[in-house]
Amino acid sequence: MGEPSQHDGVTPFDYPDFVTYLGQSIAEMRAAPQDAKTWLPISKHLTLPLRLTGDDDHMATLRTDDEVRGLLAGLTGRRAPAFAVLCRGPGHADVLVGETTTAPSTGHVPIGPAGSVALLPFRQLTERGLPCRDDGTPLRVLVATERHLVPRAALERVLPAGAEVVDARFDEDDESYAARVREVVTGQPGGGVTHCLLRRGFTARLRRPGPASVLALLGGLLRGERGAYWTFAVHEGGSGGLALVGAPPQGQVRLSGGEVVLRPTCGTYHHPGTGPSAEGLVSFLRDDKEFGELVTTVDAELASLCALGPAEIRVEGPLLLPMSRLTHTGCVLRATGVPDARRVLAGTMFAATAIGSPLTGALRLIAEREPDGRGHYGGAVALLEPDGSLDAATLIRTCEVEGSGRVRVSVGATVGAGSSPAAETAETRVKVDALLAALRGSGAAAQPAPPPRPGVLAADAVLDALSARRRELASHWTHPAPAREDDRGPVLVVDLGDHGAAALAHLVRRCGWRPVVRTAADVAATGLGVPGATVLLGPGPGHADDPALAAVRELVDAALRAGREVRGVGLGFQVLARLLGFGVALRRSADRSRAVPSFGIPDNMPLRNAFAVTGPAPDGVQAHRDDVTGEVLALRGRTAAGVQFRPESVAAAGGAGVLGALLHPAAR
Ligand SMILES: C=C(O[C@@H]1C=C(C(=O)O)C=C[C@H]1O)C(=O)O
Ligand SMILES: NC(=O)CC[C@H](N)C(=O)O
Repeated sequence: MGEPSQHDGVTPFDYPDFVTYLGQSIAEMRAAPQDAKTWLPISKHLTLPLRLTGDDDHMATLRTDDEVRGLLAGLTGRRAPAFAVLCRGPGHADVLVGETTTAPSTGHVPIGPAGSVALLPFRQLTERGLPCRDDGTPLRVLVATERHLVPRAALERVLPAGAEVVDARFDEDDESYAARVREVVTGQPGGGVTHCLLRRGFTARLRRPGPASVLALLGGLLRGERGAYWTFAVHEGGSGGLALVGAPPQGQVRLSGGEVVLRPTCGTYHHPGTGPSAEGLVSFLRDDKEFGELVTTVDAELASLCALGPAEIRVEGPLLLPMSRLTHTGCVLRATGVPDARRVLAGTMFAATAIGSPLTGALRLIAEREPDGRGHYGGAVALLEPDGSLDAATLIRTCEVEGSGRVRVSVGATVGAGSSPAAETAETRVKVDALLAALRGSGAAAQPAPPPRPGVLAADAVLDALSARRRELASHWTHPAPAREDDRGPVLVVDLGDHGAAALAHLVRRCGWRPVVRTAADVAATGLGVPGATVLLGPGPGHADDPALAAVRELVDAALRAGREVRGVGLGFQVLARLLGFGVALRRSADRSRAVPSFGIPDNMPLRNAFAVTGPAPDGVQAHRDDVTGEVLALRGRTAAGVQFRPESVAAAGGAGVLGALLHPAAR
């Protein structure tokens, strides 16, 4: 059984696949701890330290192939216990055995003496009060009483490489999925959803149902897929039990040693038949549509993380995540000061890459445009340890195998304003093909694709393109300054929806102010309390004239008349502008703001608004406009000021400076 949290992989480059960490700068690599046990030569100039923590001490339980064979025979025999095989690093796999139960909510997940594995279905989002179709999929928990560490190499030798999967087909043809994508692309503006992920269902059948085939599918994935955060199988036990088998690229959340780590991923490069090329990777990294998907995904996950109230947060990346046939991009978000595993798990439901942004709007679109519930797709599989630590993977690139042998796979591609329905449809096909080829193993016509050659991933041009993207990210997240000691005063941050204020409030604190976050409903009920506080209206979904915001508008109007300092960002900026006498209309074009030098606002701020502030500036208010569309990007009045873009965004390089200046009364 051993100490569960001591062997959780490779640090500091703790992805299963070391090449992932080519996203680090060479200086950062050199600065890695000196006690590294293994050094991996990547190229002439570059050696990566790979520190395998405690592997030797904890490989203990099983060593020989025969011992592993014996263990697996016990899982597939008559007794058919509930089990999980989790490969979370290159060295070993955790095998947990026990019984399956269900839990009413994330807060009630029981933790077994040897840990628990929870399967969180997508409908669990209802716990956060978010709109999603409740298809009744239960929250299953494998409560483990027995645990083994098994060398991954032994599993690969002992398990069959794949199982026979037949009658494989998409639930709907390419044209029909492409038509749904097109509807989302063209129907978006009024809805204000920048990205949305539409599920596409796929079904197949396992020729020989049962736990032995489930393990054979895992064997296929272990050999045929690579670069996954986890490669895993979980079986609920019994002859008719449900199993999940997958190789998801995204780490949902990890909590260990007081640190929370999220690994949002998005953006997809399909490798050509000959494997990824340096030119292909460079054009993928330079593709603004793909990068835009990544940054909105990171922003959404930062918002969830900030809502947990951590002390410190740091963003690393972007990184390349090369898999067998696809390479994705991702970032790593690290936070300290959030100790409770169940709270962390509940608060980070679920990966933005499987939903879209803003969250509530994207979820509404999903409920409207997807014909049925999602089952586990977009949910998470989580390992909860008796010592309070947690590790979880996002349930994508995963198949659900029913006791009858029916196999369900779900995939999706991120749909945004620039999406081509044909390309997104092709992307869903490639994702399923890669999974299926691996699940079927060598029996299928499709052979594993050639591995990415380290020389390609470490090519100067690729590293340069990664560095260029890294420089576009806001330093207030990538290199946060030490927390300021000074207290410049209270700021009442009003959350106008979608938990959008949490990340903004985090940045307000970094700027030396004392944020107090209240929802629009709180404010409507209790007023703009907090004596002496500057009011900062935050971002949010929807239109500034939304009747739901009537009470907030009235209170802010009165506050302005009384000479109180009011600021606005995103939707909050639009609300403020309306009160001052501007108009608000659907936005015309342009993705990024153009220079607004007189406000000290850097160029290229990310605009993600569907609406724009328009019309002539009322008396006593200065308006700063986009020089092409004339739309208002920033304003300043007597005691009011605001900006359209969101200074807290990971894409807002210089955003902290803008927010600091915005909050300061003297800067008006
Ligand atoms: C949601 C899925 O994949 C996610 C979406 C991606 C994209 O749209 O580029 C890339 C990787 C994943 O984070 C899926 O495979 O179903
Ligand atoms: N960034 C935001 O807060 C978006 C504001 C508003 N919902 C819009 O779509 O324009």
